[in-house]
Amino acid sequence: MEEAPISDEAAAQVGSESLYAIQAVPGKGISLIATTKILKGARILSELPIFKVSYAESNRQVLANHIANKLKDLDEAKQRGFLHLQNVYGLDDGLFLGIARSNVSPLGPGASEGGLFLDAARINHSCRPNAHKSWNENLQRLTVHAVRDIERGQEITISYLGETLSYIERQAILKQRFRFDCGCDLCSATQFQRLKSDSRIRTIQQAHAILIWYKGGAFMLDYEDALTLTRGMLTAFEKEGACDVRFPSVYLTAFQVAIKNGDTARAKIFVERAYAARVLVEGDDSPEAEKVAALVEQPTLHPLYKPSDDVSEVEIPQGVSEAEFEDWLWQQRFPVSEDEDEDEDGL
Ligand SMILES: C[S@@+](CC[C@H](N)C(=O)[O-])C[C@H]1O[C@@H](n2cnc3c(N)ncnc32)[C@H](O)[C@@H]1O
Repeated sequence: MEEAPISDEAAAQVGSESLYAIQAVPGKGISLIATTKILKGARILSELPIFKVSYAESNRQVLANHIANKLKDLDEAKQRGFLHLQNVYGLDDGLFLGIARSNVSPLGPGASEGGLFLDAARINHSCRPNAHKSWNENLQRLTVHAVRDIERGQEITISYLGETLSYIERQAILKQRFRFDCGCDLCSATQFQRLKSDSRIRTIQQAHAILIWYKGGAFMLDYEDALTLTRGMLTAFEKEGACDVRFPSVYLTAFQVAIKNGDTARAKIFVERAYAARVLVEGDDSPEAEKVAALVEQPTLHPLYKPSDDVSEVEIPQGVSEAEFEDWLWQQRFPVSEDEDEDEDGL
């Protein structure tokens, strides 16, 4: 499926102050609720941290003192905002540390620092979220974008999990790290639907692991098989309704597979899709979007690029149907069969 670029209407919502209200939601504490229809791709919020903390500091007393000092410098409204946040860790390490541990967000994947964001801290989790949060190093702000249209009155949700996990794995991590039992629409589906979802998730996990080895140089697949596996991941994500940051990542993987094989024609198409999907979930000012934009300009700059005589003359087919084009793009050897479970659960 090709990602549509962000619409003009969604872009017009960027920077708007009035897209959400902070309200109580039964059984989930306080949450962000859309006050207007929010279009896919719109920036819902862009927030500065009230303070940052280093993950390298393991001494709890030092951390608690650090937070106390930061709080002293804040105005009264922010201090009150902080003290009203949820504390799921109790008072063993003191109130300040309990609140900070419950609400600090990492400043990027694998970051050594986290930040406390008063509004974003109120966004609840869903395993099938309608929004995506990311730290924008260029802006020094946390941004949240709608990954699907969100109706007025609907709760805005993000995923607290950085990877694609099965039901049991998700529940275990959410319980351990955030102390709640997830009852999102994916987790409260029927057991039959959950088993189907878990089976798709296993497919995604296995494909992801194999493709990491493949990109690292293990010769366990040929080019066509690697593309077929990547397309399988994309299809499984679509069936899971996972239209978040995993989409640009899969298109970037498809790009890497194509460029590793010297197939610049397909690589160019995949990287354009990766860019459009990345802009949708993070905006065109995110560092990751800028990195992908550079590859759109010059795909062969990627370190995996290997020129190849076999594919250097590949021609992009013209005047074919969308399905034929997709089969050409993914080098599909066999027609993709209609999946029998397509309309059953919509999860
Ligand atoms: C960062 S806070 C989110 C805001 C929080 N609801 C509040 O009242 O401040 C994370 C906490 O919110 C609650 N929460 C988030 N997502 C939830 C969900 N899907 N189901 C139930 N509780 C949830 C849990 O208590 C979790 O530890």
